[in-house]
Amino acid sequence: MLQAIKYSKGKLEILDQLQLPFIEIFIPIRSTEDGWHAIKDMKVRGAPAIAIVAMLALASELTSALEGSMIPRSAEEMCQYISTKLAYLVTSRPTAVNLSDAARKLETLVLNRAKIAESRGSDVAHTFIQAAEAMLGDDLKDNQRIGHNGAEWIAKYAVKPGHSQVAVLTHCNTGSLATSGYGTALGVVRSLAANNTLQHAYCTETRPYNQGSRLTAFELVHDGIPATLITDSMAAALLASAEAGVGAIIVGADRVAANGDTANKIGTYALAVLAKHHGVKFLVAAPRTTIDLATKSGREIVIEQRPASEVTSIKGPRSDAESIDGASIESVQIAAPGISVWNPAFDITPSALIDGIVTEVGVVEKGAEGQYHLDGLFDAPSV
Ligand SMILES: CSC[C@H]1O[C@H](OP(=O)(O)O)[C@H](O)[C@@H]1O
Repeated sequence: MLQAIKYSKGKLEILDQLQLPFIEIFIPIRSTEDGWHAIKDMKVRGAPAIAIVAMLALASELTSALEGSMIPRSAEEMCQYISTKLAYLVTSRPTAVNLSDAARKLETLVLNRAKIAESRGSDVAHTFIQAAEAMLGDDLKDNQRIGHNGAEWIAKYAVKPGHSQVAVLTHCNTGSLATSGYGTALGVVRSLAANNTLQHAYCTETRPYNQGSRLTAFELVHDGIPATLITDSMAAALLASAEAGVGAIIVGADRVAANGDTANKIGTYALAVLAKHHGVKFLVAAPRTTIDLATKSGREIVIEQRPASEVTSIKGPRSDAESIDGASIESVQIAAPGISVWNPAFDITPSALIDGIVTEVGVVEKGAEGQYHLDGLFDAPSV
């Protein structure tokens, strides 16, 4: 399985996703500063992956400090050290809730550990490291369950009568390159393919970072899943095409508000409007770590604004390059110099346009009154 994150006993490496799909290179993350910059620069991206890399970056830093016995000796001082580092890490990208959710949970864990009599700084550090390491396996299990639950729902509600397969469209990258493995929305595509329910997968290029053409296409080709890349502007024509027969759109999420409004990659809202117009099911796939009950609606979600250069330039290997390496990758300008640019990384899809929210504990649909009730998800035991 494709991996964006490699970690073993305090040694963290990430696949530099700015180089994909042309160059597969893992780079070391040795500190929280390395982690912050890798997330900010989107060398690693994807709501779950961001949280995991941030926590493991701090775990790696603590592991090195423990080996060098360079850590605060008292439990209280260690808690303060960890809290300061977590507060720094969460400033890297604001929209995805997974990072701040993980920071809050692990900070609570270490504060509780420090309350045990005779605790030392090293005891608190080990507690943090173990919890951070557990995130990798937990996320993978969640994704496999999301895949199963989403594929089951699509087979039941999006496959036309008399058919056994369905074509689906996905946006951005929500696969192994956005998580610890398998993926969320792309995990559902993987499960549909494994169940022989997938007729065809369509992926949008997802301008301007091109998560679709660079990352999702890379994953679908890697897995041998029948897939076609379209530009973002082709989505309406695709949904209007009886030949394509798209029956469902499945996307990921960066933050799902308590009422089901969802922040996701820019362009998601447009796809939800198209789905409603064409009578196509629209699903959001996300682990419960992406659901933020403290945020009441999409209006409260901060949307990250990214640099203009991501819109006005594009990177790739030179067409005359005999071999593809770092030297052959060039950036070219594709917009008129002097034009101003608006580059929000995400948009908000109102819950009214979402037919279901696929999680590791099941698919939530709106109640009879047309509202989502997501708090019940947290009473459910993790299956
Ligand atoms: C399972 S990834 C969720 C989410 O993250 C992506 O954003 P980015 O590539 O900017 O980190 C995209 O919105 C995915 O749907």
